[in-house]
Amino acid sequence: MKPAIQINGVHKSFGGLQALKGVDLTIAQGEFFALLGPNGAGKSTLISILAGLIKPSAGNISVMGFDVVNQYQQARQLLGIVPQELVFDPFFNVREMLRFQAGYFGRGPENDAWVDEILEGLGLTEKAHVNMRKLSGGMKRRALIAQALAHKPPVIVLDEPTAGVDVELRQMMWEFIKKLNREGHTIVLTTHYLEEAETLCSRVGMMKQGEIVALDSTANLLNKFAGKQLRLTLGNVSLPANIQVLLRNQENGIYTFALSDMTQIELVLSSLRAAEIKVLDMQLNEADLEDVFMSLVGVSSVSKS
Ligand SMILES: Nc1ncnc2c1ncn2[C@@H]1O[C@H](COP(=O)(O)OP(=O)(O)OP(=O)(O)O)[C@@H](O)[C@H]1O
Repeated sequence: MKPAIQINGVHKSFGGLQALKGVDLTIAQGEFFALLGPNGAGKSTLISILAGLIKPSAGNISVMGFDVVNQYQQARQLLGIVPQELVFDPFFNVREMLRFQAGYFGRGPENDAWVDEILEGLGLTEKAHVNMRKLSGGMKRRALIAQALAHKPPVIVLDEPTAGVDVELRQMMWEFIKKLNREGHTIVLTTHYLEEAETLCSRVGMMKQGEIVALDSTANLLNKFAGKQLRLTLGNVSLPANIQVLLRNQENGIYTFALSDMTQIELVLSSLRAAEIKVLDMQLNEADLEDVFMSLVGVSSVSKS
Protein backbone atom coordinates (compact mmCIF):
# COMPACT_ATOMS: atom_id res chain seq x y z
CA MET A 1 0.00 0.00 0.00
CA LYS A 2 1.36 3.43 -0.91
CA PRO A 3 1.90 5.80 2.00
CA ALA A 4 -0.75 8.48 2.41
CA ILE A 5 2.01 11.09 2.59
CA GLN A 6 5.68 10.64 1.76
CA ILE A 7 8.03 13.54 2.49
CA ASN A 8 11.62 13.19 1.27
CA GLY A 9 14.42 15.61 2.17
CA VAL A 10 12.26 18.71 1.99
CA HIS A 11 14.05 22.04 2.33
CA LYS A 12 12.48 25.45 2.05
CA SER A 13 14.24 28.80 2.25
CA PHE A 14 12.64 32.21 2.29
CA GLY A 15 15.53 34.47 1.28
CA GLY A 16 18.19 33.77 3.90
CA LEU A 17 15.80 32.03 6.29
CA GLN A 18 15.78 28.23 6.23
CA ALA A 19 12.23 27.37 7.25
CA LEU A 20 12.64 23.63 6.51
CA LYS A 21 16.02 21.93 6.78
CA GLY A 22 15.56 18.48 5.30
CA VAL A 23 12.32 16.95 6.52
CA ASP A 24 11.74 13.22 5.97
CA LEU A 25 8.43 11.75 7.05
CA THR A 26 6.20 8.88 5.99
CA ILE A 27 2.57 8.79 7.07
CA ALA A 28 0.78 5.51 6.36
CA GLN A 29 -2.77 5.26 5.09
CA GLY A 30 -5.26 5.19 7.95
CA GLU A 31 -3.01 6.93 10.48
CA PHE A 32 -4.15 9.68 12.84
CA PHE A 33 -0.94 11.71 12.98
CA ALA A 34 -0.08 14.85 14.95
CA LEU A 35 2.48 17.36 13.71
CA LEU A 36 3.53 19.51 16.63
CA GLY A 37 5.98 22.32 17.13
CA PRO A 38 6.27 25.82 18.55
CA ASN A 39 5.49 28.94 16.49
CA GLY A 40 7.81 29.18 13.54
CA ALA A 41 8.88 25.50 13.59
CA GLY A 42 7.85 25.09 9.95
CA LYS A 43 4.54 23.20 10.20
CA SER A 44 2.54 25.59 8.03
CA THR A 45 5.36 25.77 5.48
CA LEU A 46 5.32 21.98 5.21
CA ILE A 47 1.54 21.96 4.82
CA SER A 48 1.68 24.72 2.20
CA ILE A 49 4.11 22.60 0.17
CA LEU A 50 1.88 19.57 0.64
CA ALA A 51 -1.09 21.60 -0.62
CA GLY A 52 0.89 22.78 -3.64
CA LEU A 53 0.67 26.42 -2.56
CA ILE A 54 4.44 26.86 -2.45
CA LYS A 55 7.29 24.82 -3.94
CA PRO A 56 10.07 23.20 -1.92
CA SER A 57 13.62 24.50 -2.47
CA ALA A 58 14.71 20.84 -2.52
CA GLY A 59 13.14 17.43 -1.91
CA ASN A 60 9.67 16.20 -2.75
CA ILE A 61 6.30 15.26 -1.27
CA SER A 62 3.80 12.77 -2.62
CA VAL A 63 0.21 12.03 -1.64
CA MET A 64 -0.83 8.40 -2.20
CA GLY A 65 2.07 8.16 -4.64
CA PHE A 66 1.35 11.38 -6.59
CA ASP A 67 3.99 14.10 -6.52
CA VAL A 68 2.53 17.39 -5.26
CA VAL A 69 4.48 19.42 -7.82
CA ASN A 70 4.60 17.26 -10.96
CA GLN A 71 1.22 15.58 -10.44
CA TYR A 72 -0.44 18.45 -8.67
CA GLN A 73 -4.02 17.77 -9.76
CA GLN A 74 -4.07 14.10 -8.79
CA ALA A 75 -2.33 14.82 -5.48
CA ARG A 76 -4.62 17.77 -4.62
CA GLN A 77 -7.74 15.75 -5.37
CA LEU A 78 -6.73 13.22 -2.72
CA LEU A 79 -6.23 15.92 -0.09
CA GLY A 80 -8.67 17.84 2.08
CA ILE A 81 -6.97 20.74 3.80
CA VAL A 82 -8.67 22.74 6.51
CA PRO A 83 -6.91 26.09 6.54
CA GLN A 84 -6.06 28.16 9.60
CA GLU A 85 -7.66 31.29 8.22
CA LEU A 86 -11.27 32.03 7.41
CA VAL A 87 -11.43 32.53 3.65
CA PHE A 88 -14.75 31.90 1.97
CA ASP A 89 -16.85 32.73 -1.02
CA PRO A 90 -19.66 35.09 0.05
CA PHE A 91 -22.05 34.33 -2.82
CA PHE A 92 -23.09 30.77 -1.99
CA ASN A 93 -25.17 29.22 0.71
CA VAL A 94 -23.50 26.41 2.66
CA ARG A 95 -24.88 23.52 0.62
CA GLU A 96 -24.14 25.25 -2.71
CA MET A 97 -20.61 25.98 -1.59
CA LEU A 98 -20.05 22.32 -0.69
CA ARG A 99 -21.51 21.10 -4.00
CA PHE A 100 -19.41 23.60 -5.88
CA GLN A 101 -16.29 22.53 -4.04
CA ALA A 102 -16.97 18.84 -4.72
CA GLY A 103 -17.70 19.66 -8.36
CA TYR A 104 -14.36 21.41 -8.62
CA PHE A 105 -12.75 18.07 -7.80
CA GLY A 106 -14.87 16.22 -10.35
CA ARG A 107 -17.67 14.98 -8.10
CA GLY A 108 -21.30 15.17 -9.24
CA PRO A 109 -24.76 14.52 -7.75
CA GLU A 110 -23.60 11.08 -6.51
CA ASN A 111 -21.69 13.03 -3.86
CA ASP A 112 -24.83 14.66 -2.38
CA ALA A 113 -25.34 11.98 0.29
CA TRP A 114 -21.78 12.65 1.45
CA VAL A 115 -22.47 16.40 1.59
CA ASP A 116 -25.51 15.65 3.79
CA GLU A 117 -23.34 13.48 6.04
CA ILE A 118 -20.81 16.29 6.47
CA LEU A 119 -23.54 18.85 7.18
CA GLU A 120 -25.01 16.52 9.80
CA GLY A 121 -21.63 15.55 11.29
CA LEU A 122 -20.60 19.18 11.76
CA GLY A 123 -23.98 20.45 12.96
CA LEU A 124 -24.61 22.49 9.82
CA THR A 125 -27.85 20.89 8.58
CA GLU A 126 -29.96 23.80 9.89
CA LYS A 127 -27.66 26.27 8.14
CA ALA A 128 -27.47 24.48 4.79
CA HIS A 129 -29.52 27.20 3.05
CA VAL A 130 -27.93 30.17 4.79
CA ASN A 131 -25.59 32.35 2.80
CA MET A 132 -21.96 31.97 3.83
CA ARG A 133 -21.58 35.67 4.62
CA LYS A 134 -24.47 35.52 7.10
CA LEU A 135 -22.95 32.78 9.23
CA SER A 136 -21.51 33.51 12.66
CA GLY A 137 -17.73 33.07 13.09
CA GLY A 138 -18.12 29.62 14.65
CA MET A 139 -20.49 28.46 11.92
CA LYS A 140 -18.12 29.78 9.24
CA ARG A 141 -15.36 27.71 10.75
CA ARG A 142 -17.60 24.63 10.59
CA ALA A 143 -18.39 25.43 6.96
CA LEU A 144 -14.69 25.67 6.15
CA ILE A 145 -14.03 22.28 7.69
CA ALA A 146 -16.95 20.95 5.65
CA GLN A 147 -15.51 22.59 2.53
CA ALA A 148 -12.20 20.76 2.92
CA LEU A 149 -14.08 17.46 3.20
CA ALA A 150 -16.64 18.08 0.42
CA HIS A 151 -14.92 15.91 -2.19
CA LYS A 152 -14.43 13.03 0.28
CA PRO A 153 -10.63 13.12 0.26
CA PRO A 154 -8.83 10.05 1.63
CA VAL A 155 -6.16 12.25 3.26
CA ILE A 156 -7.35 15.05 5.54
CA VAL A 157 -5.02 17.72 6.91
CA LEU A 158 -6.27 19.90 9.75
CA ASP A 159 -4.04 22.90 10.38
CA GLU A 160 -4.92 24.27 13.82
CA PRO A 161 -8.59 23.43 13.29
CA THR A 162 -9.71 24.22 16.81
CA ALA A 163 -7.90 27.51 17.41
CA GLY A 164 -10.50 29.82 18.89
CA VAL A 165 -13.28 27.28 18.47
CA ASP A 166 -15.88 26.63 21.17
CA VAL A 167 -16.01 23.39 23.12
CA GLU A 168 -19.21 22.18 21.47
CA LEU A 169 -17.76 22.40 17.97
CA ARG A 170 -14.51 20.87 19.09
CA GLN A 171 -16.25 17.82 20.45
CA MET A 172 -18.55 17.51 17.47
CA MET A 173 -15.70 17.95 15.02
CA TRP A 174 -13.51 15.36 16.72
CA GLU A 175 -16.32 12.81 16.86
CA PHE A 176 -16.83 13.28 13.14
CA ILE A 177 -13.11 13.21 12.32
CA LYS A 178 -12.63 10.08 14.47
CA LYS A 179 -15.44 8.41 12.54
CA LEU A 180 -13.78 9.32 9.23
CA ASN A 181 -10.51 7.89 10.53
CA ARG A 182 -12.26 4.63 11.52
CA GLU A 183 -13.63 4.48 7.99
CA GLY A 184 -10.08 4.61 6.62
CA HIS A 185 -9.33 8.30 6.06
CA THR A 186 -5.81 9.38 7.00
CA ILE A 187 -5.80 12.37 9.35
CA VAL A 188 -2.92 14.78 9.91
CA LEU A 189 -3.40 17.34 12.62
CA THR A 190 -1.36 20.34 13.67
CA THR A 191 -2.45 21.76 16.97
CA HIS A 192 -1.26 23.84 19.88
CA TYR A 193 -3.59 21.90 22.15
CA LEU A 194 -1.35 19.00 23.09
CA GLU A 195 -4.05 17.23 25.04
CA GLU A 196 -5.99 16.95 21.78
CA ALA A 197 -3.02 15.36 20.04
CA GLU A 198 -2.52 13.03 22.99
CA THR A 199 -6.07 11.72 23.05
CA LEU A 200 -6.62 11.57 19.29
CA CYS A 201 -3.38 10.72 17.56
CA SER A 202 -1.60 7.39 17.47
CA ARG A 203 1.68 8.89 16.25
CA VAL A 204 3.38 12.21 16.77
CA GLY A 205 6.07 14.16 14.93
CA MET A 206 7.59 17.12 16.75
CA MET A 207 9.26 19.88 14.77
CA LYS A 208 11.73 22.48 15.88
CA GLN A 209 13.42 25.10 13.72
CA GLY A 210 12.64 23.35 10.45
CA GLU A 211 13.55 19.82 11.55
CA ILE A 212 11.73 16.82 12.95
CA VAL A 213 13.18 16.28 16.43
CA ALA A 214 10.96 13.40 17.54
CA LEU A 215 8.87 10.87 15.68
CA ASP A 216 7.22 8.00 17.49
CA SER A 217 3.93 6.56 18.63
CA THR A 218 2.22 8.71 21.23
CA ALA A 219 2.50 5.85 23.74
CA ASN A 220 6.25 5.41 23.15
CA LEU A 221 6.89 9.13 23.48
CA LEU A 222 5.05 9.18 26.77
CA ASN A 223 6.85 6.04 27.98
CA LYS A 224 10.28 7.15 26.85
CA PHE A 225 9.77 10.27 28.82
CA ALA A 226 9.57 10.06 32.59
CA GLY A 227 6.33 8.64 33.97
CA LYS A 228 5.73 11.39 36.53
CA GLN A 229 6.53 15.00 36.95
CA LEU A 230 7.19 16.71 40.22
CA ARG A 231 6.70 20.46 40.38
CA LEU A 232 8.31 22.16 43.31
CA THR A 233 8.12 25.82 44.23
CA LEU A 234 11.53 26.60 45.67
CA GLY A 235 12.18 30.23 44.82
CA ASN A 236 15.55 31.35 43.55
CA VAL A 237 17.93 28.60 44.68
CA SER A 238 20.97 26.72 43.51
CA LEU A 239 19.98 23.08 42.99
CA PRO A 240 22.21 20.26 44.28
CA ALA A 241 24.19 18.76 41.36
CA ASN A 242 22.89 15.21 41.83
CA ILE A 243 19.29 16.16 41.01
CA GLN A 244 20.00 18.59 38.20
CA VAL A 245 19.84 15.76 35.65
CA LEU A 246 16.20 15.22 36.59
CA LEU A 247 15.29 18.85 36.04
CA ARG A 248 13.16 19.46 32.95
CA ASN A 249 12.10 23.04 33.39
CA GLN A 250 12.63 26.00 35.63
CA GLU A 251 10.49 29.10 35.58
CA ASN A 252 9.77 31.78 38.18
CA GLY A 253 11.12 29.71 41.04
CA ILE A 254 9.10 26.63 40.01
CA TYR A 255 11.21 23.60 39.22
CA THR A 256 9.77 20.68 37.25
CA PHE A 257 11.48 17.33 37.61
CA ALA A 258 10.83 14.32 35.37
CA LEU A 259 10.84 11.13 37.39
CA SER A 260 10.80 7.56 36.17
CA ASP A 261 9.78 6.05 39.51
CA MET A 262 8.62 7.03 42.95
CA THR A 263 11.99 6.43 44.65
CA GLN A 264 13.30 9.46 42.77
CA ILE A 265 10.85 11.64 44.68
CA GLU A 266 12.63 10.71 47.87
CA LEU A 267 15.99 11.40 46.22
CA VAL A 268 14.90 14.89 45.15
CA LEU A 269 13.38 15.75 48.52
CA SER A 270 16.26 14.39 50.60
CA SER A 271 18.81 16.20 48.40
CA LEU A 272 16.92 19.44 48.90
CA ARG A 273 16.72 18.83 52.63
CA ALA A 274 20.47 18.18 52.79
CA ALA A 275 21.09 21.44 50.93
CA GLU A 276 18.72 23.22 53.32
CA ILE A 277 16.43 24.28 50.48
CA LYS A 278 12.85 24.75 51.61
CA VAL A 279 9.97 23.36 49.52
CA LEU A 280 7.29 26.05 49.40
CA ASP A 281 4.79 24.05 47.36
CA MET A 282 4.66 20.65 45.69
CA GLN A 283 2.63 18.95 42.97
CA LEU A 284 2.95 15.46 41.48
CA ASN A 285 1.44 14.81 38.03
CA GLU A 286 1.47 12.15 35.33
CA ALA A 287 3.74 13.22 32.46
CA ASP A 288 1.86 14.23 29.34
CA LEU A 289 2.69 15.15 25.79
CA GLU A 290 3.35 18.70 26.87
CA ASP A 291 6.21 17.45 29.10
CA VAL A 292 7.68 15.46 26.23
CA PHE A 293 7.37 18.54 24.10
CA MET A 294 9.03 20.74 26.69
CA SER A 295 11.87 18.32 27.10
CA LEU A 296 12.51 17.82 23.38
CA VAL A 297 11.68 21.19 21.95
CA GLY A 298 13.09 23.13 24.87
CA VAL A 299 10.38 25.74 25.28
CA SER A 300 8.28 25.96 28.38
CA SER A 301 5.07 25.19 26.55
CA VAL A 302 3.48 25.44 23.14
CA SER A 303 1.91 28.87 23.01
CA LYS A 304 -1.84 28.59 23.03
CA SER A 305 -3.67 30.34 20.27
N1 LIG B 1 6.18 33.53 3.02
C1 LIG B 1 7.17 33.63 3.90
N2 LIG B 1 8.17 34.51 3.76
C2 LIG B 1 9.18 34.60 4.63
N3 LIG B 1 9.29 33.84 5.75
C3 LIG B 1 8.32 32.94 5.96
C4 LIG B 1 7.20 32.78 5.07
N4 LIG B 1 6.41 31.80 5.56
C5 LIG B 1 6.99 31.38 6.70
N5 LIG B 1 8.13 32.04 6.95
C6 LIG B 1 9.05 31.82 8.08
O1 LIG B 1 9.37 30.44 8.11
C7 LIG B 1 9.45 29.95 9.44
C8 LIG B 1 8.46 28.80 9.62
O2 LIG B 1 7.16 29.34 9.64
P1 LIG B 1 5.84 28.44 9.69
O3 LIG B 1 4.67 29.36 9.51
O4 LIG B 1 5.95 27.31 8.74
O5 LIG B 1 5.89 27.89 11.18
P2 LIG B 1 4.74 27.15 11.99
O6 LIG B 1 5.41 25.98 12.63
O7 LIG B 1 3.59 26.86 11.12
O8 LIG B 1 4.34 28.21 13.09
P3 LIG B 1 2.89 28.54 13.72
O9 LIG B 1 2.68 27.53 14.78
O10 LIG B 1 3.12 29.91 14.25
O11 LIG B 1 1.87 28.49 12.63
C9 LIG B 1 9.15 31.15 10.34
O12 LIG B 1 10.39 31.68 10.74
C10 LIG B 1 8.42 32.10 9.42
O13 LIG B 1 8.64 33.44 9.83
